[in-house]
Amino acid sequence: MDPRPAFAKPGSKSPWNWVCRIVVAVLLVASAGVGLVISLVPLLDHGSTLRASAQHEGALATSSSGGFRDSHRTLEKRKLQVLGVNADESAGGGLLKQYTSFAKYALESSNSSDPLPLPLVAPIGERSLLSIPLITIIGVQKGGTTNLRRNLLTHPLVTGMPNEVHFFDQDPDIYPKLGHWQGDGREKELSPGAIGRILSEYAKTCLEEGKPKKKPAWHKNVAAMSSGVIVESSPRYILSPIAPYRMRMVLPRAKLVVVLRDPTDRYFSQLRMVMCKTEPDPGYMSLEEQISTHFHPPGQAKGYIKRAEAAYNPYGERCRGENATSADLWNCFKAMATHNPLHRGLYADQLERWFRVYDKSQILVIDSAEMFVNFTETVAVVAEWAGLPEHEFEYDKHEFKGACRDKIRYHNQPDFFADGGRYVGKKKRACLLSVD
Ligand SMILES: Nc1ncnc2c1ncn2[C@@H]1O[C@H](COP(=O)(O)OS(=O)(=O)O)[C@@H](OP(=O)(O)O)[C@H]1O
Repeated sequence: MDPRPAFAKPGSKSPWNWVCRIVVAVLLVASAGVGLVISLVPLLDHGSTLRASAQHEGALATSSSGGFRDSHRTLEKRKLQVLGVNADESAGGGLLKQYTSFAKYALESSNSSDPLPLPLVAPIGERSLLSIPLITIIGVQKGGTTNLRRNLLTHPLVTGMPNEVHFFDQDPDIYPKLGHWQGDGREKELSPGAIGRILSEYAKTCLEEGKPKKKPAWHKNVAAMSSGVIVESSPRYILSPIAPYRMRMVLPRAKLVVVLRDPTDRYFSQLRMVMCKTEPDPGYMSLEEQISTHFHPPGQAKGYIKRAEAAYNPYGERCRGENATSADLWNCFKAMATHNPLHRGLYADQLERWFRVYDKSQILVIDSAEMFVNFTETVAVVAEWAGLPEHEFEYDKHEFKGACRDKIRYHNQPDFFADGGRYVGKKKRACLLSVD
């Protein structure tokens, strides 16, 4: 029996043979080393990868080029993959689906009673894929809406439109000029093409330039639109007689959130907001004029309410949409301007208008007093109601600066806020609903 190993061929002891063996051994060791290094790189370099990614995000937040959007989209995809979601197949955790146009989505939406994913579309004339909101916070002003929106944005799948785009309560030219606008079925007359064009404009509001100081945050949001689920907050919508009809025409499946605040607290919060402004809006009245025109002077709540009732009848048929033209609804909106702080607190007529147009299951009403006490729980309720995947919200105080009680500039009425922020009239702690 040959005692040599089977692989050894006769004559294998030649010097060349040994040289070959050594070369092969060196190559094997070297390739194993390279393999090991390759597999360790992500671990060894994790810190610097994170740093680079953070720098990248920082750069993205300040850049505004198209390339920036694309790279942010890649980042967002990675974020979704970390969450175990394949961004290509089910963008936005399955809540979004790519369509070739908003008109296609409108057609599918009108032919189906099933829940549909939101459309992800490149609006007319744009390259970026954008969507329409999953959640729209429609009011009320000073209800804590900014903070609610801000906290919803901390959900990993959520991104925001610029705050307060007010698409449905202004710029009447975007909408078709219907003679009558009852909102009771007229919306069905709009073709999918017409709806698609309006939705395209609506989605484009995500791309609007913000005020310079807000630009980075806005652009970050804009870039994330491609894979995120959008939350819009425009607290004036609830007040607008025309907004529910317009919105229903193009967003029959909308999910609307209303945060109601004690009307008196809301009123004084608005008054404080005006008083704390350092500069009046350009082309608008002075702060003093605004305060004396829109709010009731101390001790004159009764006259103020009477005048407001005369100027606007919130329960009148016309302002509720019955047999109203779009011009009627627009005029009702304008009539509210003078006594706006009072009208904003008359919630019943506002809600009634929205409930005439949308099913109650589509409107979530929240009590802000409850929200202020249990903030994260409330945010989680809103997220769950809207169908977002579960997420543990941590309170983000970013936007909550509190009332500007210390900064009030309205010196002509030093007693206005003597009592911890509430207006003090002739009677101690007089408030709008109990005075006189
Ligand atoms: N967590 C929490 N706790 C208590 N109060 C809170 C909270 N978050 C927001 N707020 C109060 O909400 C008011 C601002 O509401 P909005 O963001 O809706 O205002 S706005 O319509 O956007 O101008 C404003 O009310 P006032 O302070 O009374 O003016 C905020 O202080």
